[in-house]
Amino acid sequence: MRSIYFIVNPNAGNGRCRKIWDRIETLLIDEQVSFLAFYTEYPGHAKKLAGQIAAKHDGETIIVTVGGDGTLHEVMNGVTRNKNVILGFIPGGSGNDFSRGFKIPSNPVKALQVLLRLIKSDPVQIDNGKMTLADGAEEFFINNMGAGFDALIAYQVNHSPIKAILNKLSLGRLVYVYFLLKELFTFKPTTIDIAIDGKKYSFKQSWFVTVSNQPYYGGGMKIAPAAIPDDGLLDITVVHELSRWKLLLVFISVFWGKHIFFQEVKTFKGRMISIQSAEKLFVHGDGEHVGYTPLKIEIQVKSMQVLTRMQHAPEVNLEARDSNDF
Ligand SMILES: Nc1ncnc2c1ncn2[C@@H]1O[C@H](COP(=O)(O)OP(=O)(O)OP(=O)(O)O)[C@@H](O)[C@H]1O
Repeated sequence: MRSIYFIVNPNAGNGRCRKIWDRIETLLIDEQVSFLAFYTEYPGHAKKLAGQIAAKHDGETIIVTVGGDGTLHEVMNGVTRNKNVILGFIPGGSGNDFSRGFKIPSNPVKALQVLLRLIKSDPVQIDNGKMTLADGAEEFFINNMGAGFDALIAYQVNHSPIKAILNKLSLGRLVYVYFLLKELFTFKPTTIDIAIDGKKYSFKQSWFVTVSNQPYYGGGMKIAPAAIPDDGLLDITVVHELSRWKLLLVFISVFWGKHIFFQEVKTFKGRMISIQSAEKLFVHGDGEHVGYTPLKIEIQVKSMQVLTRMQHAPEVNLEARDSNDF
């Protein structure tokens, strides 16, 4: 019998997650599911809790995150060495890109119903990305990472006192728009050098580079439309040599995944990626600030077990992968 744990971030989704959990907990009791639940009390707590839970068990253990992508990021970073852990997710955050990419209903009650069905079958083995920063620190991502403009905005939003105020008024999204517009006119695009499986590329006037395991990021933007979480490949997107006004156009088109048709947007697939930049750039993993460039990224193929409705990926076409020239 697999043990089931829930790690709940009551503050996720502007505090909405606490109410979501109350509802989920009642349903679990009604369904006579035996489980243990923990509330996170501070940033970083979810990672610690997940690590402690995993260390206690030799057998298969299900850890379900109830929160947003940031909480899930912490949970998966707490269990990267524990192959017996199966991850589940009930969306309770404001972004919830994991549920989009991994075919989990956005409605938390429906997500629970799906989860309770999936628990009875085998989990899906998925890839993840391992980042190694210049000081040797390692951080894993399950959705995506980014360096440059997007990571700067994520950092500013998460460290802004305005966020809490706007969140209380349910206007949390405005804070992204505010910093996007503010930085749009002050951010200095820079040269980014990228190596992908040994091939070197240099992009002048670059805004950002992202590396994705699944298509969605930033709360529904389809940044890497071709990304598949269990194909053994990461999807790289670079935005460079783009005027400030055209960046706004690209930003709008990314919700439909159509940005890839702009000549200033380059896409690749690969396993080992290194990113260096002329200027130090902010770096995020799953929307959480993790440090600065330079860094290396390496895929961890099928290294994580998740409860998801997604279908298995077809075999990887390595020839297509290697014809990345542009
Ligand atoms: N009890 C807590 N109090 C404050 N912050 C917490 C707590 N538990 C976790 N966190 C932090 O909350 C952040 C956001 O969590 P998460 O992404 O899951 O929710 P969210 O609603 O998507 O957040 P955001 O409003 O940033 O989009 C994470 O950085 C996490 O470290």
